[in-house]
Amino acid sequence: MTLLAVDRLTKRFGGVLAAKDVSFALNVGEMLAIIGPNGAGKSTTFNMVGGQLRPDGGRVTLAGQDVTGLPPRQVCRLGVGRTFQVAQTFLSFTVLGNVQMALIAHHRQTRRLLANAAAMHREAALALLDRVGMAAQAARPVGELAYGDVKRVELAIALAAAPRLLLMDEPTAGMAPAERAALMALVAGIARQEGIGVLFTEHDMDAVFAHADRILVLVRGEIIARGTPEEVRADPEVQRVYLGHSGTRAAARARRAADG
Ligand SMILES: Nc1ncnc2c1ncn2[C@@H]1O[C@H](COP(=O)(O)OP(=O)(O)OP(=O)(O)O)[C@@H](O)[C@H]1O
Repeated sequence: MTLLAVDRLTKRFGGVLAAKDVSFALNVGEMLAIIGPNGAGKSTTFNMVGGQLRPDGGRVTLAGQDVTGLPPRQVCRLGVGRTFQVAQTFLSFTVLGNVQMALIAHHRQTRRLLANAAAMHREAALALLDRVGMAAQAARPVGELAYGDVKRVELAIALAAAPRLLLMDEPTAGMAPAERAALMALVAGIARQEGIGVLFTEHDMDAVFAHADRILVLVRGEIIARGTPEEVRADPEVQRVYLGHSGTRAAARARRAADG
């Protein structure tokens, strides 16, 4: 079932055509990666879906509803969550406190905050932390955590808004390889089990080829290829302009890992 439909999205910055007639669909529970060289238009496309950028042309439809050009807050209310390259957490708060704050914000209860913030949504927050493997660290300040664990908390915060679609901009940036694989496996499991669609950009080809259901390849604002990891890897044009040898190796590694 189609969750997100992007139809001929176009964005120009002065003389630069950052996105040109970008069209794709994303299904419920699907992991869809957008890859491409620096400056290809990945962030621009992302920001047009999330509402941070207003497109010059084209349309974004979420579960049948036209959300083109709506401000980010409204897009978020309609079920689009987002994690950013730089983790957005309150470092002095505990892990649990951060997720409780996200739940309080989602339920628009900030006015009740002073009275009983510590008790609000405690069980739901713990359940979300359990989901991302962070329940045992609930009482620790986020500022003390390893970077990979901060990313898990960030994922729990995004899930607190009960998104239908999750936008993840380079989710594994700055992480060690083993942490990257674990985070992507976690995200993929949650997406499939809970029917959340995930649109992500990623420079780490191991993460992309191991966990994306489908891949879009963007070059100079245009989609030059799309398909399953196997199809994209085998595409000679993609090999030529983007993946080269490193992509072939990453795809082979991912295939070996998937085969066990
Ligand atoms: N706010 C802006 N003003 C002017 N030009 C911009 C702006 N944002 C992006 N661009 C230009 O649009 C093009 C696409 O940029 P974009 O950031 O979307 O690429 P990207 O694929 O996300 O790159 P990266 O992998 O480096 O993050 C680039 O040429 C970039 O310089």
